[in-house]
Amino acid sequence: MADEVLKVEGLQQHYGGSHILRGLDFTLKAGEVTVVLGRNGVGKTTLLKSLMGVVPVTSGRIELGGVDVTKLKSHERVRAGFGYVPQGREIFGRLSVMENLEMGLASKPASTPLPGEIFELFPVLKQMQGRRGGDLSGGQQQQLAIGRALAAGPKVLLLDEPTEGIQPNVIKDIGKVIKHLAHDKGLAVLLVEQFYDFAAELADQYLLMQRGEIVARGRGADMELDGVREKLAL
Ligand SMILES: Nc1ncnc2c1ncn2[C@@H]1O[C@H](COP(=O)(O)OP(=O)(O)OP(=O)(O)O)[C@@H](O)[C@H]1O
Repeated sequence: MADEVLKVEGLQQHYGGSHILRGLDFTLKAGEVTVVLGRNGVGKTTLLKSLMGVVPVTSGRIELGGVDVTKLKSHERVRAGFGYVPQGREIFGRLSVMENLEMGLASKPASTPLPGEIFELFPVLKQMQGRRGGDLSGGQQQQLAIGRALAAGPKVLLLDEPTEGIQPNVIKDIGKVIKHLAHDKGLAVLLVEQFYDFAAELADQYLLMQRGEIVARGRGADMELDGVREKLAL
């Protein structure tokens, strides 16, 4: 289907002798938020790292916008349309807010401007553009990490636990931005999330992982009916 931006087939990953991802198949559609749920250690972060080329996969195929990116380097995947917000944010503490955002343009030709939209979404980043990344609060750093991931104009945005260690009011703002990016801007969003209520509020599609496999999936609106909350607690 034309609106399937990301197609993942038979994805397997090992860390040494440990088999972490055990044959994942899923697709992401433009304009939708897909939430990946699962307990600690099931392989959610490894999935995002595998999509980004941060860790090598053992087998399987990753197709982004019709292009096979499985063998590409991370910066080439950014060029192909991935934006990545890693767990823990990974802000450069000694660089300014502006310099952190410009890091998101590394895969683009020199002098490519930052999309003005970043400052519309996160006005606080404009106010604080000269400040050091390390001086920002956790919530502001998360907004900076999302802004940096948007700098190169991604088609698919990967977010790894953006609510971790963040104040409830900022969590709300981040939720609104994620919805807006998918529903109004047409991005395909893949959100790894531990916090069930936040995930359920945002999900158009959900994928539930256990031990490196997708054990349940469906529409976000059916999460409660499908008993995802209970399955997560198992
Ligand atoms: N660099 C690594 N080397 C070896 N094993 C690893 C490495 N990183 C993760 N693992 C193992 O891979 C498994 C999956 O880890 P992963 O971080 O992907 O889980 P997760 O679902 O994202 O959990 P969390 O929510 O805690 O981040 C775990 O058993 C973990 O111990």
